[in-house]
Amino acid sequence: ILGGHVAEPHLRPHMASLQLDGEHVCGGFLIAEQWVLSAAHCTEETDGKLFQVLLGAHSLTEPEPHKRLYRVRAQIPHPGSNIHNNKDDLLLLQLEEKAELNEHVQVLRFQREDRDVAADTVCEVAGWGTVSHSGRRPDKLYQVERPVLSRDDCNHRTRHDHTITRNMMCTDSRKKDTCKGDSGGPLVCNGVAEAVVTAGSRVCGNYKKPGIYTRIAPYAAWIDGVMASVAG
Ligand SMILES: CC(C)CC(=O)Nc1cccc(-c2cccc(CN)c2)c1
Repeated sequence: ILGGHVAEPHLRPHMASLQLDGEHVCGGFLIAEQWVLSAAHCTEETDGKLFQVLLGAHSLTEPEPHKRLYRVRAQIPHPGSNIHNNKDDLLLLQLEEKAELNEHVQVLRFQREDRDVAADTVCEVAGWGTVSHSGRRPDKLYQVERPVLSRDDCNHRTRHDHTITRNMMCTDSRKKDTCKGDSGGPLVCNGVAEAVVTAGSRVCGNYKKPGIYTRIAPYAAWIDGVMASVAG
């Protein structure tokens, strides 16, 4: 997160850190007791290995009550996701067991009505992604508030040049933006997860390249289908 600040501890009990060998790779969030939603492109450099999911954390390293690392039983990328574009950039992770819910570990509901969030709505995004242009990785969860940018503005040829589909949305990226390691985290507007951070052009904090997110509502049926199909 660039240009943000350290989050209030444990105000986002739905936040997950997707880790490989103890290292934070991407964000995610709890959508059901045994399911985490994240971004498919986070598996790009995992060489087929399964993530471990850290729940209930504020600091990635310090001992905290209710902080727990869960093994993953299954990782299901959206069938339309691929490494060449940001389309269908969603990943479902089934935990080995149901997460123990408490004040630090909670499910976050996601938007099921397929209607655009109005431009200029101020939403918030949090993550353990890099907090400086030099790529400094934080120990604590950071957050930043960002206004929604209309799809027409985001699709301007000097910005994302008509690559933003109706399954995506954008936020202004002037100075304050998501960055490497924030992918997979939720964009929360009025307390509801509207979208999931995607890497887009993989530049951060440049107002010419607004932050891009995968809207969740268009995928509600896919999410429900996967959760219903994979034996609990
Ligand atoms: C395996 C993955 C971690 C690879 C990856 O995602 N790399 C990467 C590199 C630079 C910027 C970003 C990035 C992420 C989220 C938002 C943005 C821009 N707002 C950039 C992402």
